[in-house]
Amino acid sequence: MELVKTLTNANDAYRAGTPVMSDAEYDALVEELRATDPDHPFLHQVEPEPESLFQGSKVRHLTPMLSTDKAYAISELAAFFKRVLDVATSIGIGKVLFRATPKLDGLSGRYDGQGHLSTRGNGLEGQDISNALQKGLCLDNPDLTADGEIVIDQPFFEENLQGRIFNGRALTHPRNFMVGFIGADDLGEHHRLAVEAKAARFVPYVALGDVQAEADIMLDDIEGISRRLRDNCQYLTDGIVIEAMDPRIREAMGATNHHHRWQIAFKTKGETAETMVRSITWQVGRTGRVTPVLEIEPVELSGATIRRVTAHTAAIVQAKGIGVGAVIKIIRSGEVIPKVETVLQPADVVEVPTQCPCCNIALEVDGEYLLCPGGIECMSQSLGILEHFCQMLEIDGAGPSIISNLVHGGVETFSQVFDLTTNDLENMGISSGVAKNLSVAIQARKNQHIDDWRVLAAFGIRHLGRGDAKKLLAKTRIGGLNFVTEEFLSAIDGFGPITSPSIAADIQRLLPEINAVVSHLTIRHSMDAAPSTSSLPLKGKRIVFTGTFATADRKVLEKQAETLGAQVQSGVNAKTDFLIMGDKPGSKKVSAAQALPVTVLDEARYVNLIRQ
Ligand SMILES: NC(=O)c1ccc[n+]([C@@H]2O[C@H](COP(=O)([O-])OP(=O)(O)OC[C@H]3O[C@@H](n4cnc5c(N)ncnc54)[C@H](O)[C@@H]3O)[C@@H](O)[C@H]2O)c1
Ligand SMILES: [Zn+2]
Repeated sequence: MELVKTLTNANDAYRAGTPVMSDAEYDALVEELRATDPDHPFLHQVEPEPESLFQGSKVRHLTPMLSTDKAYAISELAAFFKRVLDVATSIGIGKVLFRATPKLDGLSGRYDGQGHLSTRGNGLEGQDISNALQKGLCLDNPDLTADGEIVIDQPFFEENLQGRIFNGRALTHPRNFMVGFIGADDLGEHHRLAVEAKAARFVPYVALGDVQAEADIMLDDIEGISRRLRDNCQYLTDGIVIEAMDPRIREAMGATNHHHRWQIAFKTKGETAETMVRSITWQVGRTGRVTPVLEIEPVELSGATIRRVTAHTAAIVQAKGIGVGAVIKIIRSGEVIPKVETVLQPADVVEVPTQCPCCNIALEVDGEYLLCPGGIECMSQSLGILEHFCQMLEIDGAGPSIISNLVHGGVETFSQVFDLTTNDLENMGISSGVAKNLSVAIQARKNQHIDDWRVLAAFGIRHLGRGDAKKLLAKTRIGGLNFVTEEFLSAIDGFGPITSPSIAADIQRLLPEINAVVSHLTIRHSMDAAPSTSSLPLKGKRIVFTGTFATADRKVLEKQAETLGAQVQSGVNAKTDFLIMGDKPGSKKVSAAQALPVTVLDEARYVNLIRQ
């Protein structure tokens, strides 16, 4: 049968991380099969992974790993609740609690609590993928035996991976990325980025945030529950899962070959509509990404009039021929923002900007995206950048509309914020009361202590969030950032070889601004707050360096040693604690050290010492 063949092929491609159609299209075909041939075996099996999709050996599951039954309409959900409640009544249970969790859109897996992870496979037999744990897949509960989903942190994916091109292919979907991760013999750069950020994870379903309630309460507020679960979940979802909690009910209801009868997935079917593109607006976001928003002939969709949809990236606009006059099909699922599903008729002319629509600077191509390199000097970016800055510095009252006044009033650098007087603020169109309060808040910010990591994280440097800023400033004072090199960073636990170069380069580029801001503030230094031996491994030690070094220039190492608490000497004497020996060491220093009780360390041992 043609339909089943299409479904089988689509399923194989999907499991391999290279889908040939959207989930909505696939689900529609499944429903078509259900309508025409409800007993077809395809509908009554766990849709299998292709044989030997991954390298691992086969694992027989002790209990089957099943899929879920699906409900798209409230009436279908109500029928599920009724089935469960009828069974409950028949076994003498009155009050029945249900648990709703976000339905993670990743790769299902089973973890045995002892280091072994396997895929769902065909439900009865999966594949051993334990090596994913060695590759850096994070496991929150290593002792827990659990079924769960292999996923990637969604904000991380969007920020760092989505739309980028690796090995000639653009990354589009988190799920496909994780299939690639599990299947990779050697991790690619994009995989390692995820590992460094601890963003690739196995998440047990039992550990998910949930809502527990009785059937009628769930039914009454199912949209709200769905929204809350989705909003509080940091992974991509494709619906929610609802299940009866009582083990006696579970036992009484049992399972089919495909799903547990006591569990159901509630998905909202995407509603679609056809329309035409009137024009394209290119929007510049906080990170400088320039994305196409299509102004369309207004259409009704799920009870709302839609006038604009996103086309995501410049590459999509070009590949699909989106331009004025193109006929498109748009989709809106749940409360998600509508997007382009397919292009029915491409436009005659397809144009992509070469200059930033905001600041006119030449755009750069970053994978599938266009990027404005203007930073804080580009007004569209400066709004978001300055808002983040003021938030991190906890300057009260600097909300979006005030920030807009500042930017339009000529604030172009971070440090300018601290020179603003009430008068200046009023001249920017801020009402006098608000201006006065803000000026008081700025003064207070200068005089009250602020943690150094907050200040550093305020600059919005890519890959340098709060956590990493804390780690960095446990190793150096904020005033000593001038010698933070790639080597310095990668010696700190938590900084990897991929992100360190760009963090170091951005710190150096922003250094004058960082120093200018710091000069206005009363900084609380992390190194002073926690003068533990771990953050100052060289505290009180006298050190001499000799020779040339592989990790960094000797001058850099000397500066680094000072920030780690050492006193760097130019020659060896009776007070010297360590002589650090690089390549071609000075013979005088070496013999002097040997004659005295000085510990001589080679570069590798020294790096080890300061890493602790
Ligand atoms: N685009 C395509 O070509 C294509 C092809 C095949 C399948 N698909 C998609 O896959 C679906 C069917 O495949 P499936 O059975 O693997 O997935 P599913 O969408 O039917 O979901 C069932 C799975 O969800 C997992 N799950 C996620 N969150 C959960 C939670 N909170 N609690 C319990 N379980 C949870 C479980 O592992 C379970 O096996 C289709 O509906 C379709 O959307 C798409
Ligand atoms: Zn710009």
